[in-house]
Amino acid sequence: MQKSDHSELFLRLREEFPVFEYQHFSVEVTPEGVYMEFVFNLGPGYTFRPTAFIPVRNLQPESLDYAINQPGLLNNIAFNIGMIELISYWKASCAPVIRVKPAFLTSEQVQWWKKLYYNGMGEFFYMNSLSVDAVSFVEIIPEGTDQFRSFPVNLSEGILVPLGGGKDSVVTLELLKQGNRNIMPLIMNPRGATVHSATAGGFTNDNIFTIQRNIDPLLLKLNEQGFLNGHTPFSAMLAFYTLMAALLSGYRHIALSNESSANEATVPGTKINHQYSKSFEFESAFRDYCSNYISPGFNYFSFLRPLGELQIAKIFSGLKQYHKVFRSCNAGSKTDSWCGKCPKCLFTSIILSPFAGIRKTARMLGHDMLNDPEMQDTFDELCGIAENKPFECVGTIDEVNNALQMMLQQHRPEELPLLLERYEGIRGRFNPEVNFSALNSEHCVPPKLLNLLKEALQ
Ligand SMILES: CC(=O)N[C@H]1[C@@H](OP(=O)(O)OP(=O)(O)OC[C@H]2O[C@@H](n3ccc(=O)[nH]c3=O)[C@H](O)[C@@H]2O)O[C@H](CO)[C@@H](O)[C@@H]1O[C@H](C)C(=O)N[C@@H](C)C(=O)N[C@@H](CCC(=O)O)C(=O)O
Ligand SMILES: Nc1ncnc2c1ncn2[C@@H]1O[C@H](COP(=O)(O)OP(=O)(O)OP(=O)(O)O)[C@@H](O)[C@H]1O
Repeated sequence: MQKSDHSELFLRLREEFPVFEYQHFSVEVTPEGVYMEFVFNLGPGYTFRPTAFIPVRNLQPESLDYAINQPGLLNNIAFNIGMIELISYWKASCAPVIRVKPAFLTSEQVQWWKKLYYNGMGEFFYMNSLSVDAVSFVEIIPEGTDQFRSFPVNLSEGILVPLGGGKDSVVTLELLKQGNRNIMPLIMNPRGATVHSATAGGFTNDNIFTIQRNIDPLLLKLNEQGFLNGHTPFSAMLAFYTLMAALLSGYRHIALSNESSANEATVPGTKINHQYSKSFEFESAFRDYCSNYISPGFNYFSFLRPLGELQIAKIFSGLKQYHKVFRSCNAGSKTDSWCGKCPKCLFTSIILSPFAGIRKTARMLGHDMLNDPEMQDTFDELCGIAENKPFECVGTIDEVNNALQMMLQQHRPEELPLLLERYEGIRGRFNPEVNFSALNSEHCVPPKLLNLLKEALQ
């Protein structure tokens, strides 16, 4: 997506739609599954009703009974899912006021949500050239009288593993599986690569936790009509849904696969980060929110946080059963393909090639990315020659340079692919002595699981 100047449109839409309302949410447990609906409104004729459905086929009856007997908690989680769902609809007009009608929020909660909306939408504001500040961009007014309170839950030590279809979550799945943990893959809106990765890991439809999330088609119509659009913090949205999954499955741990590299800003020197809701800042903030306002019984953490992309790529290169099915490309996610033109395809080629080999990596992706002259600009963005990193889930500039340097060391000059021929490295941006067994200490991985990472790196 190209950067555009939508500042006038932004001012016009804020005037035309001064109030966004979170009007209602519902959660209903039926013999088929759990239905949720959220009602948002922008003004007459602009009501959105996004929904979500969780089939019961993969739920233990006892866990479901337990969840049904915790209506306060069930409602609290659903209400909070609505709080994150609303941002996708709010962004269409960026109304200056959000009225929250279904429940009361304390002033700390209001501040928490404002911070998430502001940082999570950093890319959206930047790409649309909207000059906003963290205080005045929106006022959140809680109008509900009921207040949900944090509530203890008694769940099993099982671990839910959300799968994205790419290499990272497969590494989590496999290491926890090899460590004999009781795990269940979790997939939101299952598609080719997410399902194939679970199958390659030995899971069948009956033991995959699925969430079907449906965007209200009115939003897509408004996009066509030229309302504001752009990036939303997908991982933050997923985080709230995983709490519902934990309650319904009875599995208290939720192991994400967000690596330390996600902490790096996309626009250097700012807080604008495409991966904000995959950062450690978000993970810590979410854990606090969950414990203070929902339940201390859930344990949301990123299993791969102590690792960087090079370490993950090294482990993944040994997990051959996934090499044909994984797809890290977001652009091709609907067609289960590698688009072969995006930053994520090029980044995956760069990070895997030192471990799996340049030719084999090109065969895995079905695209010889490192020999594609059209990828030169993206290459410059990834290795830090250009001003900004691409707005995609890619590793740090240092990691990219390290991977490129490794390839330079592994190959004679005449064997190098096109993009590496003119690459000489950026002085000071690589560390020739990467310590592959070092773990980043900033993480929330339970001590018992940390050993699995240490073993994998040896
Ligand atoms: C855009 C998005 O988040 N897509 C994810 C979504 O796909 P879905 O089929 O439901 O919608 P799209 O066809 O992609 O979008 C159509 C329009 O709908 C609006 N929209 C969509 C989702 C949403 O949450 N909010 C929205 O407003 C928007 O106007 C769009 O124009 O769900 C899928 C799984 O359920 C995800 O796989 C889709 O994710 C895309 C592959 C994707 O590229 N997502 C990016 C947001 C992304 O960068 N994801 C990062 C996470 C970054 C983060 O901060 O968390 C990642 O993949 O790691
Ligand atoms: N549709 C989804 N269902 C469940 N979890 C998801 C989904 N999409 C992403 N995730 C979770 O969000 C994390 C971040 O997504 P991301 O696409 O960066 O990782 P990935 O697909 O595991 O690997 P890669 O970085 O190679 O794409 C994933 O590791 C996974 O835990």
